[in-house]
Amino acid sequence: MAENQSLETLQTPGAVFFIFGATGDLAKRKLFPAIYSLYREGKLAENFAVVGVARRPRTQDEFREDIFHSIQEFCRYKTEKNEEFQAFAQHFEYKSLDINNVDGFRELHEQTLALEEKFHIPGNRMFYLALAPELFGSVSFNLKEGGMLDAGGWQRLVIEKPFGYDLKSAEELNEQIRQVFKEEEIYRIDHYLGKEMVQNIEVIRFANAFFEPLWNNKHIANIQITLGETVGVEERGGYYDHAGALRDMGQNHMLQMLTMVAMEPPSRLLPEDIRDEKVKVLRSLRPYANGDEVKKNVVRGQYVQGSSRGRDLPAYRDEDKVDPNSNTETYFMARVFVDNFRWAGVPFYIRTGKRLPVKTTEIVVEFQGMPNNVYLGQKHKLEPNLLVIRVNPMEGIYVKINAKKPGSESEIEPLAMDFCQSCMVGINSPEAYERLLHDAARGDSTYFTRWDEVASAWSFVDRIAEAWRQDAEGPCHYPAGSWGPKEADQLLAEDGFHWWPVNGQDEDNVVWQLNK
Ligand SMILES: NC(=O)C1=CN([C@@H]2O[C@H](COP(=O)(O)OP(=O)(O)OC[C@H]3O[C@@H](n4cnc5c(N)ncnc54)[C@H](OP(=O)(O)O)[C@@H]3O)[C@@H](O)[C@H]2O)C=CC1
Ligand SMILES: O=C1O[C@H](COP(=O)(O)O)[C@@H](O)[C@H](O)[C@H]1O
Repeated sequence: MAENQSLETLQTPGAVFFIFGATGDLAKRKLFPAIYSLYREGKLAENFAVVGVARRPRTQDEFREDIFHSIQEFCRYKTEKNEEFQAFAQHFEYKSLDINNVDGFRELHEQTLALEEKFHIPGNRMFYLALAPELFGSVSFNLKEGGMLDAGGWQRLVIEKPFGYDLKSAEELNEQIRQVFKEEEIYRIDHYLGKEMVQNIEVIRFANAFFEPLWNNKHIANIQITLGETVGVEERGGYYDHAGALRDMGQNHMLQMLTMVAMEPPSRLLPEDIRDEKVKVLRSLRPYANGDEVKKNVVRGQYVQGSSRGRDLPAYRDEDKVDPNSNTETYFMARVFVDNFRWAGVPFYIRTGKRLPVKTTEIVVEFQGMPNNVYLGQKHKLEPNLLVIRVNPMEGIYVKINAKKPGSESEIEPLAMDFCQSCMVGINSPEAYERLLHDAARGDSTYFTRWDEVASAWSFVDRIAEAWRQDAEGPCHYPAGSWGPKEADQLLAEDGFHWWPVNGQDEDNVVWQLNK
């Protein structure tokens, strides 16, 4: 490593990156743009190659044209068809094959050897599976059968979520993959772990003397994690109707954020130390004992026709490739308890949904009231202190405190101390996929989920899914463009709490909006 290079800017070693599913949505919107950003920032070694793999026929020129359009549309760096882009595109090749056909892999092997020779790549190979999970086992098997493995360098398998459909299918999948790859060669992506502010949770907690002493059930009243989306299911109705919000977001992104908030400080910042602490949280989640417990603590919803910002929005059941009688949840909210010394009795409220009013991911830590409120009887009720971590799309943190209203004799009002990171860094903050591809290529598995984390998360989620399967009532309905079923608000009200308003999209109004 060069002296002035930090780990963050360290170049990846020379390698071939295989994108299985290269004609798909994820590759187009996230992966190719991420590779281009890494290239532009000098984080990719010069001796790299990318091989796109899918069934559709493509000439090399057509494939490079696809890459160009994907970057133009979705990358934070813009490009033109100039010399610089041509030089980049020369590193890309395409291979049409069916994952289930081993002969295609043998041809891929020949193509790879030629590429490695051309770019002087020392046999390092990263296989990114941007595919439906049903194909993960076949790819692993055929990579081995087709002679693609043990090429003299390292080999890594990067797998998209969802990892399975439930614990049982995840175990089967894991077994298939583990016949070919070792656990330390498997990088299970949860792109929320690649987000700047999710990684920042760790720093906010463990690098600030005034948060960590308060980070427990003696001082925290509840924690609210919201992941709201304005989009519906778009073109992914076929997949989503089978998965639903619980499997699509709950089992992975929501529980991963919860682990980052709730974990104990690791003694060292090594990948396994952090992952050990995270899995302890997942194992401490209080399982819902039966269907009644699920009903008491979990709300599921599905959007019906509604509107947002003057635009009429269709019902979920009328979306493309969705069963018109579907009972799939597009929203879920749960009251979760982490049964350990630190968190006993503190409810974590987690919610996510499609077609909510704003696109936002926020974590709100609500602190308990003052032990002896000397301001009782004053005109204004003391508001609880809040620490809010804004993950997405605005990034930052704010702290809400009580202060004397300027100029008044005794009036107290809440005041927000706001740090808006995205206002400062703007669009140049790296995308989650950039960080994660960079990490995987450098062999850093910290922000990837280990098998025991995945399994524990499924164990927790399976009980909810099973209770829903047996419950004929189906999901509550909420109008598209609203904040979800009112039952979710009632659940907090039972505990004497309410949802804190999340930051809107109004960027001009972010800093002091709590005071309005
Ligand atoms: N899209 C997103 O925003 C996100 C996606 N994911 C996950 O990423 C994965 C991919 O998703 P997405 O890109 O949306 O899916 P798409 O359906 O858009 O793409 C699937 C890809 O798989 C290829 N494919 C399908 N069957 C075969 C086969 N038998 N042999 C070779 N290639 C095949 C398709 O190409 P062809 O038809 O040419 O063969 C296509 O390139 C999924 O696991 C999904 O859950 C996770 C988070 C977000
Ligand atoms: O994994 C997924 O995440 C996206 C939301 O990701 P974000 O980074 O845009 O917040 C979600 O739309 C999709 O359904 C899900 O599969």
